[in-house]
Amino acid sequence: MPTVVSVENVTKVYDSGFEALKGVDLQIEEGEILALLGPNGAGKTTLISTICGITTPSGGKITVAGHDVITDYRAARSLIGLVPQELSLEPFEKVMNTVKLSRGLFGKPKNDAYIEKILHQLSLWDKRSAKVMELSGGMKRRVLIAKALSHEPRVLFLDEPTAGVDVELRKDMWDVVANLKADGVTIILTTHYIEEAEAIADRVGVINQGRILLVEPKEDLMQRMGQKRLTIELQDAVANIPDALASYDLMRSGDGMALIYSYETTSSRTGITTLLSDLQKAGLQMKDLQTRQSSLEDIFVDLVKEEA
Ligand SMILES: Nc1ncnc2c1ncn2[C@@H]1O[C@H](COP(=O)(O)OP(=O)(O)OP(=O)(O)O)[C@@H](O)[C@H]1O
Repeated sequence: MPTVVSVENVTKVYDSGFEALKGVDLQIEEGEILALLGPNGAGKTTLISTICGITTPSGGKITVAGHDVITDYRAARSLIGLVPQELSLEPFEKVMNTVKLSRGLFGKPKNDAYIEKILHQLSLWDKRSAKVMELSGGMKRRVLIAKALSHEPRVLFLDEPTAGVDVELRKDMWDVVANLKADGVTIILTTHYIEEAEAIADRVGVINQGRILLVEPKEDLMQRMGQKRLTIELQDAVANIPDALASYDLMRSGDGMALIYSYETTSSRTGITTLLSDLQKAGLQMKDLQTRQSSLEDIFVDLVKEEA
């Protein structure tokens, strides 16, 4: 996949002296959905703002489809749509008009068929004549997306698109994103919801304290760092882990009714078969077994913990 957005060694020091980005490198591929995960204050919004030309980087280089975001600002900006975190809309304007207005601001010629298409895509067509103030919060968020798409950008940034929306609407939003991807739009979204990254991203980037810790295909990340946990429920509680099982690094549940074994999903030998036979030899009776794959959430917490 060709690179559409290239971020090289970008730094940002705010006037206060705070270093929000500490040498970020990021290559965003054409047509992908990249989720940027990070705790509050990690630098996600700052990074997006520097790519969109809202904030000037203190150092480094950013290009969008080869256009430098500083020296070739207009060309770069015309390829980008940005859906900001905060709802910033004209309350008295009608939905259709506010979207058309956004297109006009980019100096694009009128294209009613295109506007109609995005309003349909975002399920806003029926609301086209409603005033923005009459819409629900979720609908307003859709209007923000429609505005961001009004000038036919190739790259769409969504800063926390589902913050404060209910579960139902969050799923709708994921469908919207999937449709845009099918249309060839590259999508970068920041999120606090790990399940969101897990559900819709092709690649996941983790950012913390102004540094990118990793960017990887979601599946690779889960496989590389994922561990499975096997919980062995016992017939009778054990006070200690028997010496014969010491090599397995087992954990004992608080009540002693279960032993927990962690293993790498990628290794060819999990060690489960020998563990179960050693368990029997040690005289422990098994009641039940459960396995659990670690989620992106576990991986994220581990990564950020390591960094601290
Ligand atoms: N204009 C500013 N002046 C000084 N510091 C700022 C400014 N804007 C942001 N910061 C600081 O830079 C850091 C990164 O902020 P940023 O908004 O990029 O984080 P974020 O990852 O988007 O966080 P959140 O998840 O809370 O939106 C924070 O510590 C923030 O306080």
